[in-house]
Amino acid sequence: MEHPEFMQIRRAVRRSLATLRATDTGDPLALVGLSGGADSLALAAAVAAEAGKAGVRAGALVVDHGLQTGSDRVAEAAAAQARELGLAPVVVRRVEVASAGGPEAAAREARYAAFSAVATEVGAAAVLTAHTRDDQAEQVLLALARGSGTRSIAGIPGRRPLAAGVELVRPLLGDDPEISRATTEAACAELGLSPWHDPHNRDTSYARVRVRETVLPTLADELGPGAVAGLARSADLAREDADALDDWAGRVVDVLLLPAGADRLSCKLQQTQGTGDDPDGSAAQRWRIDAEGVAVLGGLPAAVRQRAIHRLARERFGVTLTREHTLRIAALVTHWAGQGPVFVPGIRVTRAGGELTFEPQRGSPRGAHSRQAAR
Ligand SMILES: Nc1ncnc2c1ncn2[C@@H]1O[C@H](COP(=O)(O)OP(=O)(O)OP(=O)(O)O)[C@@H](O)[C@H]1O
Repeated sequence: MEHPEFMQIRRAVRRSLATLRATDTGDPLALVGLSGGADSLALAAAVAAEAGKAGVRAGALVVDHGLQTGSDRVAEAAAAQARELGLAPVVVRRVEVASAGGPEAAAREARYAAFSAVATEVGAAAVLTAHTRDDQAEQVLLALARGSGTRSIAGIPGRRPLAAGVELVRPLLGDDPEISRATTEAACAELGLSPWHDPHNRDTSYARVRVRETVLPTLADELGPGAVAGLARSADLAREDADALDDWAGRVVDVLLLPAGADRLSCKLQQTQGTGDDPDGSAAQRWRIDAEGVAVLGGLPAAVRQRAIHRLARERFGVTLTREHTLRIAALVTHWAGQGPVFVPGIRVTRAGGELTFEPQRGSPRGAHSRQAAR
């Protein structure tokens, strides 16, 4: 019997599995992140069908967020489907979802922490999730509507490191832009699989659901069916740009962080003893960028300068700057005119005599402005 949609998914999975490398202990183990919905169920079936030929061991991981009554039964039913497909090991992990930051973001954070912990425990090389082109388009549209920069418009990456020796891989976001939610639903129907329908996916109090149910269908009606794929392609292009800018900023930071005297440009970020105590109780360490370093930062394109400042704060102080704070520090670099210090949670930045000094703020919370968990 022909299963065109399932075959399309299998092809994408085959390409992804071929990229997993064997480990010291033999064939790599890939865990499918299985919610029981159509996307991840179709992915699980395709992985089960392709793993043997690809020299990959394939298991599944079901996270029970415990947010609704009966969530344990939903998780067990998904696990049973994974076992029926022949996946092993099949792990069900119950997580505690923090109440802060909205249920969606908190559940995501707990889910990715569980992906990372379980993959490490069982020695998996990869966790595979079933994000589709539609998830990508939703993400891009929401980012554009929020006024986000290139990194957010880049949407959901096809792969990224998850934990030491573990990658997060999204086979359905690969080179084939045509794998949509409709493809995974059709594949489940072809195979006679019964996906679980998450009631949250229809709850229109979530902006994401309104984008899915109303905005994207309207866009496709008005601009043609290629509009959704177009959004997903824009994400890929934005990701290339964002990666290039991040790489550039990373090189700048590496130069700034070179020990004094070791760099030809001599734009150094020097570590000096400060006056107060830092929040950990150890002696405070101030970081000083000399005038030449400030000039280098000032001469960069704004997008690279902002990224470099963001990175310095994260690497040196464990503080994730908001955009507003990043821009305030960038303003000190570029059009300083006797402005006072910039206070951001965790750091105080001053400019004097052309030099910038970063100093930890006593007792202030670190990373108070944590970003939402990486996708
Ligand atoms: N409870 C779960 N247990 C295991 N894997 C899951 C679970 N929920 C989601 N996933 C995996 O993550 C993929 C995306 O899920 P979903 O679209 O619900 O998440 P999202 O919040 O939109 O995206 P993200 O996970 O990137 O935040 C699913 O296709 C599945 O592979």
